[in-house]
Amino acid sequence: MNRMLLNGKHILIMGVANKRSIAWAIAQALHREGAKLAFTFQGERLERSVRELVDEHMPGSLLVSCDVTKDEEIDQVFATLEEKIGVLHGVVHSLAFAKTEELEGEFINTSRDGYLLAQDISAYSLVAVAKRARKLMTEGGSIVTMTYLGGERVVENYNVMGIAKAALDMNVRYLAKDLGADNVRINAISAGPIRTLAAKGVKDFNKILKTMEEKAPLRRTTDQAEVGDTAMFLMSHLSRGITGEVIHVDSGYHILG
Ligand SMILES: CCCCCCc1ccc(Oc2ccc(Oc3cccc(O)n3)cc2)c(O)c1
Repeated sequence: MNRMLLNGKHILIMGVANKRSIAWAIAQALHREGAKLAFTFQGERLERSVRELVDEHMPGSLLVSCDVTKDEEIDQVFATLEEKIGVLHGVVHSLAFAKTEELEGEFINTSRDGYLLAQDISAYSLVAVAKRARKLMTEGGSIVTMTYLGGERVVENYNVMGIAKAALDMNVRYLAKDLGADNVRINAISAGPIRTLAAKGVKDFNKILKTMEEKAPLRRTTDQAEVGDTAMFLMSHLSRGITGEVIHVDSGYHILG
């Protein structure tokens, strides 16, 4: 049996919606390497599908509901983790939201409340989660979040979510500075477009998939499993010298003008 890289590590996964979620692929990769997982999901609507997935593949895992726009719910998640698990070694933050009507057309038409909502859920929530996670990461730790190229360059229709991802990427760098002294690392994975439930919210998503197959250096789209493997690397000892970084898992697409 090859030595597993995450034996005995307790890791929280935030953002599983269904079996196509990037968060689910990450959970599978971490579980394969021996990690003990806990999950948060948002809203009763998703509870059943997340519980079915978890009970089938990782029975006994802790499952907690969490709406990241509510500090008291984030507090409750970490109070539960402290009581049930004690020490935390990792957090996967794989959640975001923007109103669909603001993920198409001209960015200039973004509403104030739509802009703030995207920032709140997709960017600020990482700060709120990191603040609470640090307290349980008494043996050091690793935090991973999901970002996208549209936060570095203009990608048609990505609009207000691009602004949120730009903020998320800078959150990673400023948080890396604060958390390094506690031996807590924080990094982002910038994944190429993947057909998930969330991707349905972005107009002309299929067009960009086709462009990737034609133009990306590796001439193919990105899949959840390769993102899962990179997240496992970032959770493990192998990435001990990496923090404040954005790793592109996108077939090299981001290098193109
Ligand atoms: C035009 C850009 C095509 C590539 C987009 C790749 C991508 C796909 C999905 C991504 O994640 C979300 C998450 C929530 C989100 O907001 C949504 C999703 C579904 C419904 C809804 O009302 N909002 C939009 C994208 C993401 O950040 C990036």
